[in-house]
Amino acid sequence: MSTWIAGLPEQARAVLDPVHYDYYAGGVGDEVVLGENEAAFRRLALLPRVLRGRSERDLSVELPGGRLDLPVLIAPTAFHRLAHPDGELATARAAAAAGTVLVSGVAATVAIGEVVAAARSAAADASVWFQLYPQPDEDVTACLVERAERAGCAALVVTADSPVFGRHRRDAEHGFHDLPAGLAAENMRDLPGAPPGGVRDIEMSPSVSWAHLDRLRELTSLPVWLKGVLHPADAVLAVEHGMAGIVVSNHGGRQSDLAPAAVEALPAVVDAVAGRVPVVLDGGVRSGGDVAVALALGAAAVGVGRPVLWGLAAAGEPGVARVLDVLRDEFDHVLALCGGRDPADLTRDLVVARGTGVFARCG
Ligand SMILES: Cc1cc2nc3c(=O)[nH]c(=O)nc-3n(C[C@H](O)[C@H](O)[C@H](O)COP(=O)(O)O)c2cc1C
Ligand SMILES: CC(C)CC(=O)C(=O)O
Repeated sequence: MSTWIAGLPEQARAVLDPVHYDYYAGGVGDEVVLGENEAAFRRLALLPRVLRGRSERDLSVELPGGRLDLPVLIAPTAFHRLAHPDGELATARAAAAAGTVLVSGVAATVAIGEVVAAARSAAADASVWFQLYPQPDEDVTACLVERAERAGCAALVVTADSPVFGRHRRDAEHGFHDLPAGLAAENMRDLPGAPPGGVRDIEMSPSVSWAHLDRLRELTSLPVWLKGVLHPADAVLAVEHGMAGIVVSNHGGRQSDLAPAAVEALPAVVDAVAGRVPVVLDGGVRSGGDVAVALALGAAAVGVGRPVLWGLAAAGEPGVARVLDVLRDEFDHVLALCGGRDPADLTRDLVVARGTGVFARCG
Protein backbone atom coordinates (compact mmCIF):
# COMPACT_ATOMS: atom_id res chain seq x y z
CA MET A 1 0.00 0.00 0.00
CA SER A 2 1.30 3.48 -0.68
CA THR A 3 2.33 5.13 2.56
CA TRP A 4 0.09 8.05 1.64
CA ILE A 5 -3.05 5.89 1.35
CA ALA A 6 -2.04 3.95 4.47
CA GLY A 7 -1.85 7.22 6.42
CA LEU A 8 -5.18 8.57 5.15
CA PRO A 9 -7.47 7.12 7.86
CA GLU A 10 -5.42 8.95 10.50
CA GLN A 11 -5.53 12.19 8.50
CA ALA A 12 -9.29 11.83 8.22
CA ARG A 13 -9.69 10.94 11.88
CA ALA A 14 -7.93 14.17 12.82
CA VAL A 15 -10.59 16.29 11.08
CA LEU A 16 -13.78 14.24 11.42
CA ASP A 17 -16.28 14.15 14.25
CA PRO A 18 -15.37 10.82 15.97
CA VAL A 19 -18.96 9.59 15.52
CA HIS A 20 -18.76 10.13 11.77
CA TYR A 21 -15.27 8.68 11.57
CA ASP A 22 -16.59 5.51 13.19
CA TYR A 23 -19.61 5.41 10.88
CA TYR A 24 -17.25 5.39 7.88
CA ALA A 25 -14.56 3.15 9.35
CA GLY A 26 -16.74 0.60 11.07
CA GLY A 27 -18.04 -2.77 10.04
CA VAL A 28 -20.65 -5.20 11.22
CA GLY A 29 -20.40 -7.30 14.40
CA ASP A 30 -16.85 -8.14 15.45
CA GLU A 31 -15.52 -6.55 12.22
CA VAL A 32 -13.99 -9.85 11.12
CA VAL A 33 -14.88 -9.32 7.46
CA LEU A 34 -13.74 -5.71 7.59
CA GLY A 35 -10.23 -6.89 8.48
CA GLU A 36 -10.30 -9.92 6.18
CA ASN A 37 -11.07 -7.85 3.07
CA GLU A 38 -7.65 -6.21 3.32
CA ALA A 39 -5.82 -9.20 4.86
CA ALA A 40 -6.87 -11.52 2.02
CA PHE A 41 -5.02 -9.35 -0.49
CA ARG A 42 -1.85 -9.65 1.61
CA ARG A 43 -2.09 -13.46 1.25
CA LEU A 44 -1.88 -13.27 -2.54
CA ALA A 45 1.12 -12.74 -4.78
CA LEU A 46 1.54 -12.06 -8.48
CA LEU A 47 4.02 -13.98 -10.59
CA PRO A 48 5.72 -11.52 -12.92
CA ARG A 49 6.02 -12.36 -16.61
CA VAL A 50 9.17 -11.10 -18.28
CA LEU A 51 10.17 -9.63 -21.65
CA ARG A 52 6.71 -8.90 -22.97
CA GLY A 53 5.93 -5.37 -21.76
CA ARG A 54 5.83 -2.01 -23.48
CA SER A 55 6.75 1.52 -22.45
CA GLU A 56 3.23 2.99 -22.63
CA ARG A 57 0.49 0.96 -21.03
CA ASP A 58 -3.24 1.32 -21.73
CA LEU A 59 -5.12 1.15 -18.42
CA SER A 60 -8.60 1.74 -19.80
CA VAL A 61 -11.54 -0.63 -19.60
CA GLU A 62 -14.94 -0.56 -21.31
CA LEU A 63 -17.97 -1.37 -19.15
CA PRO A 64 -21.74 -1.21 -19.62
CA GLY A 65 -22.25 2.40 -18.49
CA GLY A 66 -19.01 3.88 -19.72
CA ARG A 67 -15.32 3.73 -20.46
CA LEU A 68 -12.94 4.11 -17.52
CA ASP A 69 -9.44 5.51 -18.03
CA LEU A 70 -8.30 3.28 -15.18
CA PRO A 71 -9.93 0.10 -13.88
CA VAL A 72 -10.97 1.75 -10.62
CA LEU A 73 -14.38 3.25 -9.94
CA ILE A 74 -15.75 4.92 -6.83
CA ALA A 75 -18.05 2.54 -4.96
CA PRO A 76 -21.29 4.00 -3.61
CA THR A 77 -20.92 5.26 -0.05
CA ALA A 78 -23.50 7.25 1.87
CA PHE A 79 -23.47 10.82 3.16
CA HIS A 80 -20.33 12.48 1.72
CA ARG A 81 -21.25 15.78 3.37
CA LEU A 82 -20.35 14.21 6.71
CA ALA A 83 -16.79 14.15 5.36
CA HIS A 84 -16.62 17.55 3.65
CA PRO A 85 -19.06 20.42 2.98
CA ASP A 86 -18.74 19.88 -0.80
CA GLY A 87 -19.77 16.24 -0.34
CA GLU A 88 -20.66 14.28 -3.46
CA LEU A 89 -20.04 17.36 -5.65
CA ALA A 90 -16.33 17.12 -4.86
CA THR A 91 -16.25 13.35 -5.31
CA ALA A 92 -18.04 13.61 -8.65
CA ARG A 93 -15.66 16.27 -9.98
CA ALA A 94 -12.59 14.30 -8.92
CA ALA A 95 -13.89 11.07 -10.47
CA ALA A 96 -14.77 12.79 -13.73
CA ALA A 97 -11.42 14.59 -13.95
CA ALA A 98 -9.66 11.25 -13.44
CA GLY A 99 -11.72 9.69 -16.23
CA THR A 100 -13.60 7.31 -14.02
CA VAL A 101 -17.10 6.74 -12.67
CA LEU A 102 -18.65 7.78 -9.39
CA VAL A 103 -21.42 5.43 -8.35
CA SER A 104 -23.50 7.96 -6.47
CA GLY A 105 -25.69 6.43 -3.80
CA VAL A 106 -29.36 6.85 -3.12
CA ALA A 107 -28.09 7.88 0.33
CA ALA A 108 -26.13 10.82 -1.08
CA THR A 109 -26.33 14.18 0.66
CA VAL A 110 -26.55 15.89 -2.77
CA ALA A 111 -29.38 15.08 -5.21
CA ILE A 112 -28.36 13.01 -8.22
CA GLY A 113 -29.07 15.80 -10.75
CA GLU A 114 -26.56 18.08 -9.06
CA VAL A 115 -24.01 15.27 -8.80
CA VAL A 116 -24.18 14.60 -12.55
CA ALA A 117 -23.91 18.33 -13.28
CA ALA A 118 -20.80 18.57 -11.09
CA ALA A 119 -19.20 15.60 -12.87
CA ARG A 120 -19.92 17.17 -16.27
CA SER A 121 -18.44 20.48 -15.15
CA ALA A 122 -15.15 18.61 -14.73
CA ALA A 123 -15.41 16.48 -17.89
CA ALA A 124 -18.20 16.94 -20.44
CA ASP A 125 -18.35 13.21 -21.22
CA ALA A 126 -18.32 12.06 -17.58
CA SER A 127 -20.43 9.04 -16.63
CA VAL A 128 -22.15 8.88 -13.25
CA TRP A 129 -23.96 5.75 -12.11
CA PHE A 130 -26.77 5.66 -9.56
CA GLN A 131 -26.95 3.06 -6.76
CA LEU A 132 -30.25 2.16 -5.19
CA TYR A 133 -31.78 -0.28 -2.79
CA PRO A 134 -34.96 -1.73 -4.31
CA GLN A 135 -37.66 -0.28 -2.07
CA PRO A 136 -40.54 -2.46 -0.85
CA ASP A 137 -42.86 0.32 -2.14
CA GLU A 138 -42.23 -0.10 -5.87
CA ASP A 139 -43.63 3.35 -6.67
CA VAL A 140 -40.72 4.75 -4.71
CA THR A 141 -38.24 2.58 -6.63
CA ALA A 142 -39.80 3.70 -9.93
CA CYS A 143 -39.49 7.33 -8.94
CA LEU A 144 -35.81 6.89 -8.01
CA VAL A 145 -35.08 5.19 -11.33
CA GLU A 146 -36.79 8.01 -13.18
CA ARG A 147 -34.77 10.62 -11.27
CA ALA A 148 -31.53 8.85 -12.16
CA GLU A 149 -32.51 8.66 -15.82
CA ARG A 150 -33.59 12.31 -15.92
CA ALA A 151 -30.30 13.33 -14.30
CA GLY A 152 -28.42 11.58 -17.13
CA CYS A 153 -26.95 8.63 -15.23
CA ALA A 154 -25.34 6.02 -17.45
CA ALA A 155 -26.10 2.93 -15.36
CA LEU A 156 -27.97 1.74 -12.29
CA VAL A 157 -26.40 -0.33 -9.51
CA VAL A 158 -28.87 -2.27 -7.41
CA THR A 159 -27.54 -3.31 -4.02
CA ALA A 160 -28.82 -6.73 -3.04
CA ASP A 161 -26.80 -7.55 0.07
CA SER A 162 -28.93 -5.61 2.52
CA PRO A 163 -32.22 -7.43 3.22
CA VAL A 164 -31.82 -5.93 6.72
CA PHE A 165 -29.45 -3.26 8.04
CA GLY A 166 -26.10 -4.55 9.25
CA ARG A 167 -25.62 -4.14 13.01
CA HIS A 168 -22.76 -1.70 13.45
CA ARG A 169 -21.54 -1.76 17.02
CA ARG A 170 -19.65 1.51 16.74
CA ASP A 171 -22.79 3.36 15.62
CA ALA A 172 -24.84 1.74 18.39
CA GLU A 173 -22.30 2.75 21.02
CA HIS A 174 -22.38 6.36 19.78
CA GLY A 175 -26.16 6.35 19.38
CA PHE A 176 -25.62 7.47 15.75
CA HIS A 177 -28.96 7.11 13.99
CA ASP A 178 -29.61 10.46 12.30
CA LEU A 179 -27.77 12.91 10.10
CA PRO A 180 -26.90 16.26 11.67
CA ALA A 181 -29.34 19.14 11.09
CA GLY A 182 -29.06 20.52 7.57
CA LEU A 183 -28.02 17.22 5.95
CA ALA A 184 -30.41 14.72 4.36
CA ALA A 185 -30.54 11.86 1.88
CA GLU A 186 -31.52 14.33 -0.85
CA ASN A 187 -32.63 11.70 -3.37
CA MET A 188 -35.31 10.58 -0.92
CA ARG A 189 -37.02 13.98 -0.86
CA ASP A 190 -40.53 14.43 -2.28
CA LEU A 191 -41.14 10.76 -3.01
CA PRO A 192 -44.54 9.01 -3.01
CA GLY A 193 -45.69 8.48 0.57
CA ALA A 194 -43.76 11.46 1.99
CA PRO A 195 -45.21 14.92 2.66
CA PRO A 196 -44.06 17.64 0.19
CA GLY A 197 -40.42 18.44 0.92
CA GLY A 198 -40.23 15.50 3.34
CA VAL A 199 -37.44 12.92 3.20
CA ARG A 200 -38.50 9.26 3.12
CA ASP A 201 -36.50 6.66 4.99
CA ILE A 202 -34.42 4.28 2.90
CA GLU A 203 -36.03 0.92 3.59
CA MET A 204 -34.43 -2.51 3.62
CA SER A 205 -36.73 -5.47 3.22
CA PRO A 206 -36.00 -9.21 3.36
CA SER A 207 -38.89 -9.74 0.96
CA VAL A 208 -37.27 -7.85 -1.93
CA SER A 209 -36.81 -10.53 -4.60
CA TRP A 210 -35.72 -11.31 -8.14
CA ALA A 211 -39.26 -10.40 -9.21
CA HIS A 212 -38.68 -6.86 -7.91
CA LEU A 213 -35.51 -6.77 -9.95
CA ASP A 214 -37.34 -7.94 -13.09
CA ARG A 215 -39.91 -5.18 -12.68
CA LEU A 216 -37.17 -2.63 -12.03
CA ARG A 217 -35.45 -3.65 -15.26
CA GLU A 218 -38.67 -3.09 -17.17
CA LEU A 219 -38.69 0.52 -15.96
CA THR A 220 -35.43 1.45 -17.62
CA SER A 221 -33.26 1.00 -20.66
CA LEU A 222 -30.14 1.74 -18.60
CA PRO A 223 -27.71 -1.11 -17.92
CA VAL A 224 -28.41 -2.52 -14.45
CA TRP A 225 -25.59 -3.89 -12.29
CA LEU A 226 -26.22 -6.12 -9.29
CA LYS A 227 -24.04 -5.31 -6.26
CA GLY A 228 -23.41 -7.51 -3.27
CA VAL A 229 -23.14 -10.90 -4.95
CA LEU A 230 -20.89 -13.51 -3.29
CA HIS A 231 -22.48 -16.88 -4.17
CA PRO A 232 -21.79 -18.19 -7.69
CA ALA A 233 -25.39 -19.41 -7.99
CA ASP A 234 -26.61 -15.84 -7.44
CA ALA A 235 -24.20 -14.65 -10.11
CA VAL A 236 -25.78 -17.09 -12.57
CA LEU A 237 -29.27 -15.90 -11.57
CA ALA A 238 -28.14 -12.30 -12.04
CA VAL A 239 -27.09 -13.08 -15.62
CA GLU A 240 -30.37 -14.92 -16.25
CA HIS A 241 -32.30 -11.91 -14.93
CA GLY A 242 -30.60 -9.64 -17.43
CA MET A 243 -28.07 -7.87 -15.24
CA ALA A 244 -25.45 -6.00 -17.28
CA GLY A 245 -22.75 -6.60 -14.69
CA ILE A 246 -22.08 -7.98 -11.22
CA VAL A 247 -20.32 -6.41 -8.26
CA VAL A 248 -18.74 -8.99 -5.97
CA SER A 249 -18.92 -7.26 -2.61
CA ASN A 250 -19.60 -7.87 1.06
CA HIS A 251 -20.46 -4.17 1.46
CA GLY A 252 -17.03 -3.40 2.89
CA GLY A 253 -17.64 -5.76 5.83
CA ARG A 254 -20.80 -3.89 6.86
CA GLN A 255 -23.50 -6.53 6.31
CA SER A 256 -22.83 -10.20 7.26
CA ASP A 257 -19.76 -10.68 9.45
CA LEU A 258 -19.76 -14.32 8.35
CA ALA A 259 -19.14 -13.46 4.73
CA PRO A 260 -15.83 -14.37 3.07
CA ALA A 261 -13.30 -11.75 2.09
CA ALA A 262 -14.50 -10.22 -1.17
CA VAL A 263 -11.38 -11.16 -3.14
CA GLU A 264 -11.70 -14.77 -1.97
CA ALA A 265 -15.26 -14.95 -3.31
CA LEU A 266 -14.26 -13.45 -6.66
CA PRO A 267 -12.84 -16.42 -8.66
CA ALA A 268 -15.91 -18.66 -8.20
CA VAL A 269 -18.22 -15.86 -9.33
CA VAL A 270 -16.02 -15.12 -12.34
CA ASP A 271 -16.11 -18.81 -13.27
CA ALA A 272 -19.88 -19.03 -12.87
CA VAL A 273 -20.44 -15.97 -15.04
CA ALA A 274 -18.03 -17.31 -17.68
CA GLY A 275 -17.52 -13.98 -19.44
CA ARG A 276 -21.21 -13.33 -20.10
CA VAL A 277 -21.13 -10.05 -18.12
CA PRO A 278 -18.29 -8.11 -16.48
CA VAL A 279 -17.56 -8.60 -12.79
CA VAL A 280 -16.38 -5.75 -10.56
CA LEU A 281 -14.85 -6.40 -7.13
CA ASP A 282 -14.99 -4.11 -4.12
CA GLY A 283 -13.81 -4.46 -0.54
CA GLY A 284 -10.33 -3.92 0.87
CA VAL A 285 -8.71 -2.44 -2.25
CA ARG A 286 -6.02 -0.14 -0.92
CA SER A 287 -3.27 -0.14 -3.54
CA GLY A 288 -2.57 -0.51 -7.22
CA GLY A 289 -1.22 -3.96 -6.38
CA ASP A 290 -4.63 -4.94 -5.00
CA VAL A 291 -6.20 -3.66 -8.23
CA ALA A 292 -3.82 -5.85 -10.25
CA VAL A 293 -4.55 -8.98 -8.16
CA ALA A 294 -8.31 -8.47 -8.51
CA LEU A 295 -8.00 -8.05 -12.27
CA ALA A 296 -5.79 -11.12 -12.53
CA LEU A 297 -8.51 -13.09 -10.71
CA GLY A 298 -11.00 -12.00 -13.35
CA ALA A 299 -12.42 -8.67 -12.23
CA ALA A 300 -12.97 -6.15 -15.02
CA ALA A 301 -12.43 -3.30 -12.56
CA VAL A 302 -12.52 -2.61 -8.82
CA GLY A 303 -14.50 -0.26 -6.62
CA VAL A 304 -13.00 1.71 -3.75
CA GLY A 305 -15.07 2.91 -0.81
CA ARG A 306 -13.35 4.12 2.34
CA PRO A 307 -10.09 5.47 0.82
CA VAL A 308 -12.21 7.95 -1.14
CA LEU A 309 -14.07 9.02 2.01
CA TRP A 310 -10.74 9.51 3.79
CA GLY A 311 -9.34 11.55 0.90
CA LEU A 312 -12.51 13.65 0.83
CA ALA A 313 -12.39 14.27 4.57
CA ALA A 314 -8.69 15.09 4.59
CA ALA A 315 -8.54 17.40 1.58
CA GLY A 316 -11.88 17.66 -0.29
CA GLU A 317 -11.82 17.27 -4.08
CA PRO A 318 -7.98 17.28 -4.34
CA GLY A 319 -7.90 14.53 -1.71
CA VAL A 320 -10.17 12.29 -3.79
CA ALA A 321 -8.20 13.18 -6.91
CA ARG A 322 -4.99 12.13 -5.21
CA VAL A 323 -6.42 8.76 -4.09
CA LEU A 324 -7.33 8.00 -7.70
CA ASP A 325 -4.00 9.27 -8.98
CA VAL A 326 -2.00 7.15 -6.52
CA LEU A 327 -4.02 4.05 -7.44
CA ARG A 328 -3.52 4.73 -11.15
CA ASP A 329 0.21 5.25 -10.74
CA GLU A 330 0.68 2.15 -8.57
CA PHE A 331 -1.45 -0.01 -10.85
CA ASP A 332 0.50 1.12 -13.90
CA HIS A 333 3.77 0.34 -12.12
CA VAL A 334 2.66 -3.16 -11.05
CA LEU A 335 1.35 -3.83 -14.57
CA ALA A 336 4.77 -2.91 -15.97
CA LEU A 337 6.49 -5.18 -13.44
CA CYS A 338 4.25 -8.06 -14.55
CA GLY A 339 5.15 -7.50 -18.18
CA GLY A 340 1.62 -6.27 -18.85
CA ARG A 341 0.60 -3.96 -21.68
CA ASP A 342 -3.02 -3.58 -20.68
CA PRO A 343 -5.38 -5.08 -18.08
CA ALA A 344 -6.08 -8.13 -20.26
CA ASP A 345 -2.48 -9.26 -19.67
CA LEU A 346 -3.33 -9.86 -16.01
CA THR A 347 -4.47 -13.46 -16.03
CA ARG A 348 -5.27 -15.93 -13.28
CA ASP A 349 -2.12 -18.01 -13.79
CA LEU A 350 -0.19 -15.06 -12.33
CA VAL A 351 -1.88 -15.32 -8.92
CA VAL A 352 -0.38 -17.53 -6.24
CA ALA A 353 -1.06 -17.94 -2.53
CA ARG A 354 1.81 -16.71 -0.38
CA GLY A 355 3.62 -19.21 1.79
CA THR A 356 2.41 -22.28 -0.04
CA GLY A 357 4.77 -22.40 -3.01
CA VAL A 358 4.10 -21.37 -6.55
CA PHE A 359 2.19 -24.53 -7.37
CA ALA A 360 -0.68 -23.67 -4.99
CA ARG A 361 -2.64 -21.59 -7.44
CA CYS A 362 -5.57 -19.52 -6.22
CA GLY A 363 -9.09 -19.66 -7.48
C1 LIG B 1 -19.56 4.58 5.09
C2 LIG B 1 -20.01 3.63 4.03
C3 LIG B 1 -21.25 3.78 3.45
C4 LIG B 1 -21.68 2.90 2.46
N1 LIG B 1 -22.87 3.12 1.85
C5 LIG B 1 -23.28 2.30 0.87
C6 LIG B 1 -24.50 2.54 0.20
O1 LIG B 1 -25.23 3.48 0.50
N2 LIG B 1 -24.86 1.67 -0.79
C7 LIG B 1 -24.07 0.60 -1.13
O2 LIG B 1 -24.44 -0.16 -2.02
N3 LIG B 1 -22.90 0.36 -0.52
C8 LIG B 1 -22.49 1.19 0.46
N4 LIG B 1 -21.29 0.97 1.05
C9 LIG B 1 -20.44 -0.14 0.59
C10 LIG B 1 -19.50 0.31 -0.55
O3 LIG B 1 -20.21 0.50 -1.74
C11 LIG B 1 -18.44 -0.74 -0.84
O4 LIG B 1 -19.05 -1.99 -1.03
C12 LIG B 1 -17.38 -0.86 0.26
O5 LIG B 1 -17.13 0.39 0.88
C13 LIG B 1 -16.09 -1.41 -0.33
O6 LIG B 1 -15.16 -1.63 0.66
P1 LIG B 1 -13.96 -0.63 1.02
O7 LIG B 1 -14.56 0.46 1.87
O8 LIG B 1 -13.05 -1.53 1.79
O9 LIG B 1 -13.35 -0.11 -0.24
C14 LIG B 1 -20.84 1.83 2.06
C15 LIG B 1 -19.58 1.68 2.64
C16 LIG B 1 -19.15 2.56 3.61
C17 LIG B 1 -17.79 2.38 4.19
C1 LIG C 1 -27.82 4.55 4.41
C2 LIG C 1 -27.11 3.25 4.55
C3 LIG C 1 -28.03 2.13 4.19
C4 LIG C 1 -25.84 3.28 3.79
C5 LIG C 1 -25.07 1.99 3.79
O1 LIG C 1 -25.26 1.16 2.96
C6 LIG C 1 -24.01 1.78 4.77
O2 LIG C 1 -23.83 2.60 5.68
O3 LIG C 1 -23.30 0.75 4.65
